[in-house]
Amino acid sequence: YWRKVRYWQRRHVPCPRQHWLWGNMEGYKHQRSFNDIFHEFYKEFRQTTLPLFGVYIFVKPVALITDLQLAKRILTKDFSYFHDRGLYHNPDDLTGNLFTLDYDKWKVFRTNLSPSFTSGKLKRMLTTFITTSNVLIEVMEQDIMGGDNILDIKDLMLRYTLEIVGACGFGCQTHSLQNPKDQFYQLIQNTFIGESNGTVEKLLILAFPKVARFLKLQYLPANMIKFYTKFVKDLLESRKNSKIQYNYIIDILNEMRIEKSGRKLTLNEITAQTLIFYQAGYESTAFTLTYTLYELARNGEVQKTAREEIISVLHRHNNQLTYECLSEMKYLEQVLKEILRLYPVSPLIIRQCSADYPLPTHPDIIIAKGQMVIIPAYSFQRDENYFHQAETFNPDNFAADRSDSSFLLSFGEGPRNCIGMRFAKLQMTVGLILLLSRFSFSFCDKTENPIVLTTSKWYIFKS
Ligand code: HEM
Repeated sequence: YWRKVRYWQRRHVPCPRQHWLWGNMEGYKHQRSFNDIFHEFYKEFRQTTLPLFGVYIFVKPVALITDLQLAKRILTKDFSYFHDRGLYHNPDDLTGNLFTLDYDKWKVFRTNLSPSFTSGKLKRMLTTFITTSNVLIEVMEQDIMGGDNILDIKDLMLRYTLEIVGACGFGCQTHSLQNPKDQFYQLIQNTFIGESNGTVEKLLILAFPKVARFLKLQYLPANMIKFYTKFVKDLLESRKNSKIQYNYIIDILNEMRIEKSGRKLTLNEITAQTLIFYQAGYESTAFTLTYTLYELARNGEVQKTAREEIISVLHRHNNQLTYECLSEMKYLEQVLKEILRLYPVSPLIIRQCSADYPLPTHPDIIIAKGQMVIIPAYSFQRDENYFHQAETFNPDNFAADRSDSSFLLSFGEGPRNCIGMRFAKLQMTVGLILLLSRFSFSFCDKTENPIVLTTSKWYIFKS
């Protein structure tokens, strides 16, 4: 015990004072999120001479990176040391997926699934994005006509992105957009990595995956596992009796064979891999869209400029929303980047070190094999050293003349970055173009201002 809890002190790496059991996670039991806790420490320790500092999750020593160059190096150039996240996964409970799996298995899936997100594939998805966005607009118009001009944007965005992931990833419709009580929509909520677990369970899942597995912690609700497995099984069954040649993510997985053994994937493996696309894909995009509409409602001038650009670009393209005209929406792109900077839905990027790694600038300090490393994307992106008035929403941070000095870690970086990044960007751009050309957004009495980010989420944060 004493060796463990003196880990950083013995290496002369700065670290905050810790509690004998909670380590530096005491705030967590007071409903502060991981990100809140680490952000406070980041502000305290970023000026030290080392490019990192240490924290303890319970008794587990974890390295927090404070130097942007080192962070980028870990994610890209020195990826061979940091290809895993070291997160909980278990073949039996749908948790062995692209996000959680370790290198050897991850690589096979990443190689097979990456072609689903090429420019050609995305271009073909444009029609689905537009059709679904038009359904969203119809639903919003109906809601407005039946009520008092007040819309629950977060709920609408969640239903919208859920529908899009289903349509583009699996060629299926959940009808959650038209029906907020849809069973799929109700069950899928709060299922991302340990979201449905209690405080201590969440910490165990994150910091001690082996213990969590040994204790057989229920990671996803049992009714959710049962429902979702049946959903995938039925979808695959319906394909068998169809003459249509499908080529969605689920079909690629269904045809995939594991190298060497040549065996096909089990239903469990297919189910787990498809589930992560819902888990990682729909809330992240929905919250980013929600934050965008929130900031646009708060900053009327920015909303006006974005709308004017949309109208003028569409006008140049005969009012047709084509793939080509999207790249002309320069200001809208700046707005989205600025939202991703201020509100990175995955504020912490996690890696596990797979072999002893001497720091390039301080070779006497070693990140040890098995060590968890956290790159605080949120803290970097709100650091005055990198962005002027870093807490303020300002799309000019990403204006063409400044883009050389700006950076974004909101989708991670390197070979293990977000596989859905281009999909998400395209979907959000299309959604915003159609929403802003149809509606004007402003606050109602119920809008939280300033926005309060909830602390109950440990990974994705939301208001
Ligand atoms: C605004 C939207 C999104 C944001 C901000 C976001 C952010 C992220 C981040 C930060 C990571 C970890 C990257 C790293 O560790 O370097 C990640 C991974 C991942 N994301 Fe996204 N994401 C978004 C949308 C999506 C969508 C739409 C999908 C699927 C269609 C998706 C699927 C995934 C998957 C499967 C991974 C794991 C990749 C791997 O380990 O190989 N994400 N995402």
